[in-house]
Amino acid sequence: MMEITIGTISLNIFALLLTILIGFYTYFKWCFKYWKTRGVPHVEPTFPFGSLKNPAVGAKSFGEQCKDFYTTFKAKGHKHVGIYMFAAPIYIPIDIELIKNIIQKDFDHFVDRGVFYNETDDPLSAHLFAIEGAKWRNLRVKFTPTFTSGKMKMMFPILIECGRQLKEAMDIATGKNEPIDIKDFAARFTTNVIGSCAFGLEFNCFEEAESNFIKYGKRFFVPKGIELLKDFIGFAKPSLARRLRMCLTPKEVEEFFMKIIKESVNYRETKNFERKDFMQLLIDIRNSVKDDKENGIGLTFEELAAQAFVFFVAGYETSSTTMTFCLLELACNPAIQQKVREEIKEVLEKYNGEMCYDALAEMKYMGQVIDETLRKYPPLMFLNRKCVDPYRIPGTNIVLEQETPVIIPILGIQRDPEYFPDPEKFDPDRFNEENRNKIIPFSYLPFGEGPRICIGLRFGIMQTKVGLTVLLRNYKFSFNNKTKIPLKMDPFSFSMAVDGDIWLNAKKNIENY
Ligand code: HEM
Repeated sequence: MMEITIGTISLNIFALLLTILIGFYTYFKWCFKYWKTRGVPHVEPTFPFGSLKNPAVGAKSFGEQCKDFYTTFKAKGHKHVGIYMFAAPIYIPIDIELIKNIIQKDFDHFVDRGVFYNETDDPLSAHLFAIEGAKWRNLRVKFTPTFTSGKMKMMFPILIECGRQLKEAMDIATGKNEPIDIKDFAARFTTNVIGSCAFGLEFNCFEEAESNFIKYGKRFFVPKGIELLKDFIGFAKPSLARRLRMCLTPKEVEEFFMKIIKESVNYRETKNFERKDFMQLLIDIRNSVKDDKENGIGLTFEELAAQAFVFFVAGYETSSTTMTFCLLELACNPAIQQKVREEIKEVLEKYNGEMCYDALAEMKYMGQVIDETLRKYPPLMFLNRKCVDPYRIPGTNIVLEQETPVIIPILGIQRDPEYFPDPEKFDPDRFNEENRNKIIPFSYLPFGEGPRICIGLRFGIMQTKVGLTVLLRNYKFSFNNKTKIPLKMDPFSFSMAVDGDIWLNAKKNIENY
C-alpha cells in the first residue's frame, strides 16, 4: 500500500514537472517567433538558451558571442540582427549609422540601459550606471563636475601614493626572481586607487595576502551557483527580477561596502574632516542637495553609497583589465614597449623626474598604446540600451517596441577589418595624429558614446597612465613559460576577462631614470 502511494506521488511529481516543461517549451516556441514576424534577420534559437550557447559547456562569454553574431550577419550584408537570450528578444544593430542613431541622434528613445537595479531590495544596485529616466538625468548633471580635469588634478596626490606602493611591492616581488601575476598586481593597484578615492580610506592592498576590497570586489564580479541564474534573469528580464524582489549584489558584499561607507561618512561628518576625493564630492553634493529646497531631489545615504560603490566597481576592474592587456601586448611587442619607456624618460626629464598630471598628458605615445589596448580588448565588450519609446528603424518599416533591449557589440565593431584593417595586430599607430582623424565615428567605443558615455573616462586613463609609468619606467616585461598564449577568456564573465592568472617576467630596468 505504502509502495503504491510513494509510486503514485512520484508519478504525480513527474507529471507535474513534465507539464511545467511542456508549458515552458510551448511558451519559448511562441517567443521565438518574435523576430521572424517582424522581418528582422535573426539567429535561429533553440530551447532553452535561445540564440546563446549552453553556458554549462563553457562556450564563449556573452560579449564574444555578440561579436560572432555581428561578424556573421554583417558578412551576409545585414544591417542588424535579432537574438534571443533564453526567451527574451534582443536587438543588435550592425550598421554604424544605426548605432550612431541609437546612442546619440535618437537618444531620447534609448535613454536607459535596461540593466537590473532594485532600490528597495538591493540598494547598492541603484547607481548611475543602472538608474533610469529623470533620476539618471538629474544625478548625471550633478556628478559631471566631479570628473573635470581640475578634480582629477586635485586627486593626483592619491595616485602618486598608490604608484609608490605599486613600485615597492614590485621591488619585493622581482627581488625573488619569480614571474609576476600581472593581473593580480594591476587589480591591487587600481583597487588601492579607486578604493582610496571612492571610499576615502587609505589602505594598501599589497600588504595583505588577500585584502577585503580585492576579495569582495572579485566576489561581486564572480557569481556563484544560483547567483549565475539570478544574474542571467537580471540581465535578460530586469523588470521580472525586480518583481521577484531579487537582490543581485551578494549579501556579504553589500554588508561589507555599506559598513565601510557608513564609517567613512560618519567620520567626516562628526570630525568635520575633509579629503580631496570622490567621497568628499559625494558628501558635498548631498549637502548642497539638502540645502537646495526648491530643486533638491535628495540624496539618501543609500543613494550616496550606491554611487561610491559604482565608482569602485566601474573604475577598478576596467582600468586593471586595461593595464593587464596593455602589459601583455607590450611583452609580446618589445619594440613598442621600449618606445613607451623612452617617451617616459624624455617627458619626465622635463619635470625633474617627477610624475605629475601635466607630464602624463604629454605622454602621447603611451596614450596611443592605451587607445589600441582599449580597441583590441574593450573592458566592456558591449553597450546596453533599452528602447523607452517605440522606434521606427530608419529606412525600414520595422518598429522596435518599448522595452526592447539593445546591445551594441563593441568587440565586434572594434575588431572589424573594415574599420581597423588587420584587427588582431596590436598597432598603436592607428591612433597617431594623422590616422586618428581617419577613424570612422562610432567605430571606436571603449567608453561608449552619447549622453551616457563613461563619466569616469578621464580618471580611468589617468590611473592607467600612472600605473604604466611606474611599471615601465622601472621594469622590462617579457613572456614567461607560465604565460598562457593564446589567451582563454572567462566564459562566465560579462566583461573582458582572462580565465586564470597572467604571468610575466619583470626584470629591473637598469637604465632606470
Ligand atoms: C579604462 C577605464 C574605463 C572604461 C574602459 C570604461 C568603460 C565604460 C563604458 C563602456 C561605459 C558605458 C558607456 C555607454 O553606455 O555609452 C561606462 C559607463 C560608466 N562608467 Fe566607465 N569606464 C572606465 C573607467 C571608469 C571609472 C574610473 C569610473 C569611475 C570612477 C567609471 C564610471 C562609470 C559610470 C558611473 C558609468 C555610467 C555612466 C552613466 O550611465 O551616466 N568608469 N564606462
